[in-house]
Amino acid sequence: MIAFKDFNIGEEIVKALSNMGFENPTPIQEKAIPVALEGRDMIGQAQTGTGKTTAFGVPMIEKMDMSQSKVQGLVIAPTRELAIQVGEELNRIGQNKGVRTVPVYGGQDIQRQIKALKKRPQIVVATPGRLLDHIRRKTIRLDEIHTLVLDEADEMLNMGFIEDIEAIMAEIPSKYQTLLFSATMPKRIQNLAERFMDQPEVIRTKSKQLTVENIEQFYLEVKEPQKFDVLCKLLDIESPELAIIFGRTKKRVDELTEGLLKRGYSAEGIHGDITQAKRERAIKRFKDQTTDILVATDVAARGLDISGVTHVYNFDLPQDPESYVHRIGRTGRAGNKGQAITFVVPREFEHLKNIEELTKHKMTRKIVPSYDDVLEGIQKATRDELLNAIEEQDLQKYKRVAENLLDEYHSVDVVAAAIKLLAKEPDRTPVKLTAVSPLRVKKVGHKGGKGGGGNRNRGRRGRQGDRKQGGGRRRDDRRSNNRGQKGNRKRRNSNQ
Ligand SMILES: Nc1ncnc2c1ncn2[C@@H]1O[C@H](COP(=O)(O)OP(=O)(O)OP(=O)(O)O)[C@@H](O)[C@H]1O
Ligand SMILES: [Mg+2]
Repeated sequence: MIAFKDFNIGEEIVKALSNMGFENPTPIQEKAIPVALEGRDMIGQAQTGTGKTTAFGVPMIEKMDMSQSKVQGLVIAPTRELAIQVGEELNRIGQNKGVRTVPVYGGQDIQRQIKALKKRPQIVVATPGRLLDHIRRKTIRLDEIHTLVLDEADEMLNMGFIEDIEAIMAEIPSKYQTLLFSATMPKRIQNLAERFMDQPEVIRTKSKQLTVENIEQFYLEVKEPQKFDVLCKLLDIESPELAIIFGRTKKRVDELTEGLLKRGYSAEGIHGDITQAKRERAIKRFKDQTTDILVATDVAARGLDISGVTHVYNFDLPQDPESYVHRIGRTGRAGNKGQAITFVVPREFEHLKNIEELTKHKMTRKIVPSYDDVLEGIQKATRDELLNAIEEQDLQKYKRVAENLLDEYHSVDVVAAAIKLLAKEPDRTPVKLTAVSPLRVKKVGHKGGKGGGGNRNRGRRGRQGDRKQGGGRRRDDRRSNNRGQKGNRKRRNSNQ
């Protein structure tokens, strides 16, 4: 087995990785780090939660010239939370070398970011819109960039984002190395990417399946009006440590969160219309397990690395099969186990098939649980709590009362009464969500690459065929790019 010290990288980085608890590289790191160190352009595809951040972080940080005081590395990520998270990880990897990374994203006070950029970090991690804003204000200069990373590259190159990315690339005057990473890389996006890369090495880890084996995948056929009650039943039975529930729209996420709160669950929602401060607070509370359930649109589907997420529920099917891969990948990370449960209304089975075709994995059917199943689940959870107390708590003070009780009553009756009192009865407060119509299957003329899903170009401008060769690095493309970008971005994110 190879160790990080076997790579051609500085001692400070090896030490930092060791501080982070990383001794041996994951398969994608083992393959990608040497190629990226050679300075070649690269497309790296590996399953969710397998360490892609470090796979690009290590070579990038290795190449930072500490005698230089300009931004040398740029990472672009599709969401704000991901930009923050990647920034934190790069700061950890660079901690001993003195490499500083600053995140720059929408929704945060721009003056604060300008101040941070003035302190000359070596690396900037940004969301596209805010980065363009800084470029226009001339509060960031990209003339010394030698490494550009697109994390979640396929998402970044999807139609709503490509013009932003091209506008950013056009701002980098020097020759630079481009690294693209994602757990999914539809063929059409790979082709598109290769056009503005220099003979990229394509690195994939060997797995046949697109999803990791340690995620158990289930589907459940359920009619729209029953979804919420079924979800609550599952939550009661499975009592997840941390769960993420994905809904299709912002309104759906709001309604779901409210419904769960009404029924006594500890839940918080995030989506694109929630203020950034609130979004960050929600993630923080979820990370430190103050909140058990995060309800989210696809804004939380990609890249987020939160340990302790045991369950992912697709309350609504995702629009693209790729999105399914990323959503369920919020669990089962870094070798941990997880469960993914997907609700399908009867008219959506074709989408389920598309997903299975992409992931090369068959989901297991789960039956809607009965009321008795729920009671059993709740009692089991209560039993576990009791066992925990027996093993871990000091019960000395309670033993006298216990002995007295047992002198008078049958032991089974005493324990049964204790369980009854401790067990949370299922909460049946009525909750009604606005119905969401089933996903439509939109036939497209051509099969878009491996996944071949029916509706993958939904709502996006079908313009990629028009793109000129190598257009990404041409300055003269910029104006028109900028003009198009706002409307596009809005369209792309309007549901998230
Ligand atoms: N070499 C390593 N040894 C042990 N743990 C690691 C190693 N590399 C990364 N990890 C851990 O694995 C987890 C997943 O890493 P990361 O977020 O980079 O995955 P990813 O491949 O980018 O996933 P996604 O496709 O969801 O973005 C993190 O918690 C990270 O700390
Ligand atoms: Mg990632």
